[in-house]
Amino acid sequence: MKARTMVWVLKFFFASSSLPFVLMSLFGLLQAGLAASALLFLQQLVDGRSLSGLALVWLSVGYLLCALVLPNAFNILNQLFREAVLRRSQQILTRKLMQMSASIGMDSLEDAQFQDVVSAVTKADSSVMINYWQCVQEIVISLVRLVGVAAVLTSFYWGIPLVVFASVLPELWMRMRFAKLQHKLHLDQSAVERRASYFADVLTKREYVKEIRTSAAESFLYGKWRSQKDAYDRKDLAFDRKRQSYFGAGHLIFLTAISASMFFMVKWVMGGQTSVGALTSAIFALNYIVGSIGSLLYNFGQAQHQILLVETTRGFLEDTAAEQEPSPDLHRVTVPFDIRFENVSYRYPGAENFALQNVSFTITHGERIALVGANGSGKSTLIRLLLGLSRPTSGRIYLNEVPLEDCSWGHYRELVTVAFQDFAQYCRTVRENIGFGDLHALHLPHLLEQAAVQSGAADFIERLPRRYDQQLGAAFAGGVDLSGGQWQKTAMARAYLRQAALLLMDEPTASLDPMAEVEVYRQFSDLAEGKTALLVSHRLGSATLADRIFVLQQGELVEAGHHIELLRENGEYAKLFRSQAEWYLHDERAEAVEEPPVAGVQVQ
Ligand SMILES: Nc1ncnc2c1ncn2[C@@H]1O[C@H](COP(=O)(O)OP(=O)(O)OP(=O)(O)O)[C@@H](O)[C@H]1O
Repeated sequence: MKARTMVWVLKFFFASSSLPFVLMSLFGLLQAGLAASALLFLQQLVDGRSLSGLALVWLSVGYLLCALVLPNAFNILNQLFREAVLRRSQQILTRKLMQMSASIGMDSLEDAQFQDVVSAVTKADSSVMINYWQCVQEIVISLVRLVGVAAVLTSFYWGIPLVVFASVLPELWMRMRFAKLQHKLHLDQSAVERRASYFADVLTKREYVKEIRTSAAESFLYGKWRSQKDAYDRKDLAFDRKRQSYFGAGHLIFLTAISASMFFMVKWVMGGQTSVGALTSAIFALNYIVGSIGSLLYNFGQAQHQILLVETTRGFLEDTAAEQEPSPDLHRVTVPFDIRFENVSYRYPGAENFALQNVSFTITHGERIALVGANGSGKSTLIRLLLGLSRPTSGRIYLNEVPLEDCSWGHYRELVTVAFQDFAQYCRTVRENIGFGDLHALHLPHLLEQAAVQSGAADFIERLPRRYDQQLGAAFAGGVDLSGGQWQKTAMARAYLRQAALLLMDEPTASLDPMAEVEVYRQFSDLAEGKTALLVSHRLGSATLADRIFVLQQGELVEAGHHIELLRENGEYAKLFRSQAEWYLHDERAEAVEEPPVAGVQVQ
């Protein structure tokens, strides 16, 4: 598993930035062989009283090059190429993550556990991979350096390297163990951290500020943020304390072994068993060993932790890619197409109840359907399934008798246009806000203007200082914010821009004034001519425009038929319609208001 991940990392770097990656690794490794050569130069220098002056100069130059100049030069080059690899690979990984998020199923996106993994992966990003690779490189450098230095040391004192290496094992084991624990903590903490940053967002973002100020909820929310942050920090600090105390104990064993080795080496020189040059060289060797083992231990622990993060990233990218693997022979939907729901049920991930239950119907091409029902009855869920954003938990949706999941999404989405209840407000120009509905029309002003006229947005756009080039939203300098209704009209224009065969409207008039609302329904009726249209609305007056009305109640389709038929049936729809109609038509207070006298006006 680990070897597979290591190969995956290697492939990733080769694919993203091969030359800088090779150079970075090369300059890293070149540093490794220099330590042993420096020790040999040093021993020759100290014991070289009988050598000529020129030989001594060459030995000094050799020592300086191997101990100081080259290691620093290689290190600088290594860091330089590391930065290049990091930037390039970061860009590629972020692009992959963005592509995944843009195409992944809505069910996965809304799953809290999936969100935690995304948050952990995004936080880890490609610096984790480069850090992991840097750790592997440092481990190799430390090992090569240790082998070289140990070989030199063994030639003077053969038993010492064995004792020193044995004393390192307890700390090495502890670092491996804590790396696994740290990874587990990182994943556990991801959920807590996400909750804390949610409260931080609520406290700082513009869209919440109005409500929070008026309800004086700041201190309550701040308290919530504090408690999440405290919980996060407490766990992190407790882990760190435990880790440091274990590492400290392990390191003590190592330092005791080094001190004992020094004691015996000095004793052997005093007894005349080895030369002063050998002792000097051995002291430097021990110094290298302490540094290399410290680096080995640190990087080993880090690599263990990093590789688990890299595995999470690899698993996320590979599994999600497999989930999205397009089937080679997907069906292309052709217009006209009928829609058939066959016993469709749907339950949101993690939810206990079904949002839709055994819903069956057929809509023939060109029909206009109004979808009505109380809040939470499943209207938006039905639209979501029809768009293929989620798959039914059971049952099937057919387009011209072909299951929706077997249809080419790329082609199907060209045939559908939708105005969502919770539409997006892009902090971009008016042109882009409308043009995102159909990118082919982004630079065709007459089509953008036509869509704006149809949605009723054209009037206020003409009054904006820069018309269609006006930046919208208050997030960036020069942006103009719109009223709720104006944003909604812009979103409707976006939906109207695409000349689609299936028109889906999920409560398109919730923020509109009464005149604009009537105009939208009139336009909708015209635009839906020759297309299949599905309109979700709580304004039952609009349902009278439809060929058929579907009534949903607690996720079930309880009635379907024309307005007149349903009134005659006197069921759920009739009840809803009459209660709304009564409100408008039989308001006694309105009837009591008399026509006001028009003072001072004479009719000629
Ligand atoms: N993302 C979600 N995750 C879990 N449950 C959800 C989600 N969205 C909706 N639901 C649940 O599914 C049920 C149907 O919701 P849906 O949004 O389809 O209703 P609706 O008829 O469109 O309501 P409204 O008229 O209020 O817009 C509700 O009980 C709701 O709580």
